[in-house]
Amino acid sequence: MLISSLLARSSLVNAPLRLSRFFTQARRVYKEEEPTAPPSPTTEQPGQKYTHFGSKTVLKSTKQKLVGDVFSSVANRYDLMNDVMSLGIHRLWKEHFINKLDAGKRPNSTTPLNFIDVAGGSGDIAFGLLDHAESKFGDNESTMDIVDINADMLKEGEKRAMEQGKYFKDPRVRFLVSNGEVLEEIESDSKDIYTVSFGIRNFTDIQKGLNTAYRVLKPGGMFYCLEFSKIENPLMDLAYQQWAKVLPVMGSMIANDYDSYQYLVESIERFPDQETFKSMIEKAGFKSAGYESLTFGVCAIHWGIKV
Ligand SMILES: COc1cc(O)cc(C/C=C(\C)CC/C=C(\C)CC/C=C(\C)CC/C=C(\C)CC/C=C(\C)CCC=C(C)C)c1O
Ligand SMILES: C[S@@+](CC[C@H](N)C(=O)[O-])C[C@H]1O[C@@H](n2cnc3c(N)ncnc32)[C@H](O)[C@@H]1O
Repeated sequence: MLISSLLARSSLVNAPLRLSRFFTQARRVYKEEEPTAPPSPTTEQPGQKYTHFGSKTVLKSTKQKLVGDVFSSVANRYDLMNDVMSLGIHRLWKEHFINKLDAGKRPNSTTPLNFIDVAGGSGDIAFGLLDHAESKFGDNESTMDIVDINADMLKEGEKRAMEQGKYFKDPRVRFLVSNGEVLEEIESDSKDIYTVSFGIRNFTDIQKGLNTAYRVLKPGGMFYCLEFSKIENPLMDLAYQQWAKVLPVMGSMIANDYDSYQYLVESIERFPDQETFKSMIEKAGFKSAGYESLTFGVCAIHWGIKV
């Protein structure tokens, strides 16, 4: 446990790797739209026509489809790719996230919690949260909505539930295809805990997603997000620049998919730093917002409370 958290909080330093792109393969082509000043996640205006898809500027209306293609493509190799790309460290981040949130119906309470895990296709966070609630608090009543815009990713989560013999066709657990920016099926003020892990970076309008998180939470409800962030140490950042170059090559070798992992790298680069994202959470209305950087800031946990 100690070693796990040390690993998650510090880092493994590899000799910088320099691999050039040596695979020729069918590439998805993203139709470039007329170039405009690229919006930033914080300055994006509601009426704006264009947004980013990785480093490309695309019509807002096309981004959802492009992100959909990426996750349909990676769905069946998702776990393997994450283990390889992160040397297994993503599991430690997720474990730390779940333990830090420490959610579940307390034994002296009569009211189960309503969880929502947005962009939760793989089920990693949702199942982990329910396991934690049960093992730590004996809570087997709280409910979980696992929401994802991509049906293929949700199917992976359902498959996992079936394989592990837990949370499949469980009346407490719903799998919903829905856009986290809107969550139209989810009533306002209805959830106690909102989680999103490695998902919000892919939203077309991140601020809209945060506003929606605020809408669906009950007063007193908690927002918790695990997402890539900015590496604070320049030497580690240099190591990242090298590692990031290799990720699409790994995607090509293991999943025959260079482009999705190139998108991953570009979307990480575009995501706001810790302080900027915190101010977006505050802008949505959350109080007591804060964050914890993990592994030198490779990723961070952000939170906020709806008062
Ligand atoms: C297409 O979109 C995606 C596809 C997918 O399979 C996963 C995601 C979401 C991502 C995850 C759940 C985690 C995946 C992990 C990584 C991308 C790599 C994270 C990197 C590390 C834990 C560091 C390991 C590398 C080293 C020790 C070498 C030295 C490098 C650094 C210290 C910095 C490396 C930092 C980054 C690569 C960010 C998805 O959206
Ligand atoms: C990298 S995966 C994260 C899965 C899981 N939460 C985890 O931590 O392993 C990103 C997920 O975000 C989903 N996603 C992207 N845009 C979304 C949106 N607007 N609404 C809901 N889900 C979205 C994708 O379909 C994909 O399943």
